[in-house]
Amino acid sequence: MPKVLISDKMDPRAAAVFKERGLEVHEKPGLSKEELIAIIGDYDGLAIRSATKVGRDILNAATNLKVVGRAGIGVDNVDIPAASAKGVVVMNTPFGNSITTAEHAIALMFALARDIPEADRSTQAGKWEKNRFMGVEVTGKTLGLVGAGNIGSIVAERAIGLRMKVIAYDPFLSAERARDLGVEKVTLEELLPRADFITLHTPLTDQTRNILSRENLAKTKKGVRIINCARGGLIDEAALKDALDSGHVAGAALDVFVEEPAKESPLFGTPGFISTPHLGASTSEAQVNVAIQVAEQMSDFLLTGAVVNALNMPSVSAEDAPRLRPYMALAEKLGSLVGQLAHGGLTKINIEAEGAAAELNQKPITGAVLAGLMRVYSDTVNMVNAPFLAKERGLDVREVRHDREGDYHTLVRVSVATEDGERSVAGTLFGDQNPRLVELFGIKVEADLAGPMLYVVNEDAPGFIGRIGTALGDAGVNIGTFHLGRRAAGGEAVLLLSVDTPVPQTTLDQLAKLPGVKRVKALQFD
Ligand SMILES: NC(=O)C1=CN([C@@H]2O[C@H](COP(=O)(O)OP(=O)(O)OC[C@H]3O[C@@H](n4cnc5c(N)ncnc54)[C@H](O)[C@@H]3O)[C@@H](O)[C@H]2O)C=CC1
Ligand SMILES: O=C(O)CCC(=O)C(=O)O
Repeated sequence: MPKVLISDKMDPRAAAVFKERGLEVHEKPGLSKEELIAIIGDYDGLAIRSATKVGRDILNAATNLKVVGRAGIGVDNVDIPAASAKGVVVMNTPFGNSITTAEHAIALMFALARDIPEADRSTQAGKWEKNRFMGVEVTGKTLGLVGAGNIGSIVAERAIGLRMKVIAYDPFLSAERARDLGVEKVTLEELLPRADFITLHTPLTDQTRNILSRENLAKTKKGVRIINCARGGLIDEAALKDALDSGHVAGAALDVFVEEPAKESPLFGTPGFISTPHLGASTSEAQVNVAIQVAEQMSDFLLTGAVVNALNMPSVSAEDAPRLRPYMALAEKLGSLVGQLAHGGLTKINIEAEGAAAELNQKPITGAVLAGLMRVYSDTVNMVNAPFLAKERGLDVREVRHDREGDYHTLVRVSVATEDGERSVAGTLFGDQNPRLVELFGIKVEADLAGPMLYVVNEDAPGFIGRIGTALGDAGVNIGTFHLGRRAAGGEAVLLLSVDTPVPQTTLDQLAKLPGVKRVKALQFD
């Protein structure tokens, strides 16, 4: 039974879902890094929010880990390249807390417009400073949206409902989507001087880091009010402090900081500055949503192989997972066969799906072929990290679909460019379930690739099979199945034998010396 660790404070419904699905779940929020490293090796899944930092050190200790599930959107607390390299799927819940976070941005906008936190402090201090607090209306004002994805779009809808004019900067926002949202698509240069309020809703990337830099803050309209409920690091905090002090920026509300938890900041105490401790997603509704969603996604993955909302792997729906599973087994065997038979130096690989296979999502099949291929070099390779490793090694991977059926109702063919020219192997599913090799380097064979096997290429000649049988018999190796194929009578022939025990090296050397033998290789399949 897969084991899952919940290492951040999460709504109890996450643990309930894991238990209902039959998984073993342990809730241990607030572990130190060292404590997490000490126990993570026991777990197949790790469910987190933003407090747990899943870096290389944690991943190196996570010898059984298959999936990290983020109950939320931002995954900047997970080292995704390191997780991919270790073959760990990283999932998030991209929609569960969007409304809540958008509402927090709107709440902060109103708090800024009417100076609510300071008015509250003053009133509760018994001052009744009615003349001190003069706010601004939002109606008719221009809201500058930086990032118009899930949350930005919801903010835009709400702001339009408040009778604001919304202008949006997002390089990936299409003109059509902008029209549907009722926002004006602008450049950042246009947005900065026009907006009365600016709200940020992008991830933190190399392009968005310091998007409100000192230089850009200077381009904003005097009296602008700024809201950041996305990620610390989008604003130059020192420059913001100066802009607030000078009065150029009338107000700023930050839910997120460069350093979190932000226990101290030069911004604290600055007039016009409001902060919340990364509360954007903190409503009971959002936390229930993301907890249930992450637990369901992780359980589906661990129990059925379904992949939803993964950041480092293609999606596989729960409906497709059972259909894909035998194909992935076939693909992995074909990849492994190619990998074991390659003389090294593979530069190009073509993965073709024909007939029924062509109707399926090809990415998982490709991942499985590459995993089988590269597991020959490293046993830590799996479907998640294989495509990344292939890219790293400069392997040119192509996918081709043929809707037509050939001799088989379904077929997966793997072709590689080798020093000796293109070589291809192909397999089908018998009874839609059982992987079978049906073609090996242009020669028709029919073999189950399983356990220890022996591969021999020879010149077809009488008596050859007898000599192989005798040599294996002398070595005490029992033959399970025997598959023979040849290009033409007397031409090149291929023998593929399943054997009960691996063939000893001395016997392989002996077989290689038999007359007519071109190649002998011991193979191993899971
Ligand atoms: N404060 C909190 O508690 C929460 C914060 N967040 C954060 O909110 C942010 C937005 O989340 P979503 O809307 O769900 O993400 P999303 O991925 O749906 O939208 C992000 C948008 O930013 C745009 N973008 C990317 N690079 C850009 C650039 N250089 N300039 C302008 N726009 C750019 C993208 O095209 C996309 O439309 C994320 O950073 C997320 O981590 C999300 C939930 C809660
Ligand atoms: O889990 C949280 O409270 C933070 C949410 C967040 O920042 C996110 O989903 O990106």
